[in-house]
Amino acid sequence: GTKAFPYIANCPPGSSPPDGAHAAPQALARLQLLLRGPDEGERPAPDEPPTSPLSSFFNGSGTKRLPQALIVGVKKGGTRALLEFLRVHPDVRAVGAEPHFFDRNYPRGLAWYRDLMPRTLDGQITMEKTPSYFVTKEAPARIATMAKDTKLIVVLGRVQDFLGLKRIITDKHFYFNKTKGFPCLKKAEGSSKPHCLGKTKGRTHPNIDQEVVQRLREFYRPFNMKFYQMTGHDFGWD
Ligand SMILES: Nc1ncnc2c1ncn2[C@@H]1O[C@H](COP(=O)(O)OS(=O)(=O)O)[C@@H](OP(=O)(O)O)[C@H]1O
Repeated sequence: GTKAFPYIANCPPGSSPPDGAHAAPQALARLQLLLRGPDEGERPAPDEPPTSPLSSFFNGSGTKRLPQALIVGVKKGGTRALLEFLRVHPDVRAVGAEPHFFDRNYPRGLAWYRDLMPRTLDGQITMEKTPSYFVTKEAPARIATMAKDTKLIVVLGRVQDFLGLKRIITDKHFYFNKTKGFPCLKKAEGSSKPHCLGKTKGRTHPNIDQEVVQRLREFYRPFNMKFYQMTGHDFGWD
């Protein structure tokens, strides 16, 4: 079947998750984030019909391929940060915007989807991220129809190993930006300039009544336990 593996949120791949507010994709944190606008990387996928595979091949180096790995969620789990950090890897090429193919754009067909992809050379991994796949009932079957061995990433942990990549992206690629309160890239993909994610990331979180926090913890505890059992890993969220 399709491979699925949980991976860590809100910390650069290859580093340990930090303590504190951004340490884990807890249900509670996600609840606080539901009112957010769309991801800054999100823009509508283009409407033009895809070019033929032949013209794509001759127009530039490399070939557009369907993705072998998808970041499917969770929403607000740090999916944008993971993709932006991962695409620093020379063997990863990614779509910038969220294609929303397996939810809203599915009727456009696989040729349309493939045309959104960046060109890759043999051995490079093509990726995209659309966190709403995680909450789309039809998405798993649709992804399996595309390719049963598609790697599905739910943001939780060390992604380079899962993708079979050499551990090239390390702490050395990041610096801590005090204003943003985040690790940011010293150099973005294809650039020599530092890069933090945009202003839609890193909002001030409201203070939530401790009683409400407690109720939410209790509500999610059994789900967290089940998740630890499934993954064989205690994330210590409660
Ligand atoms: N290093 C780094 N850089 C930028 N942003 C970071 C980082 N680490 C964690 N985060 C926090 O991740 C939250 C956004 O998650 P997503 O990108 O998955 O959001 S979305 O569902 O695609 O809209 C968003 O949380 P909020 O700011 O609370 O909304 C980001 O702040």
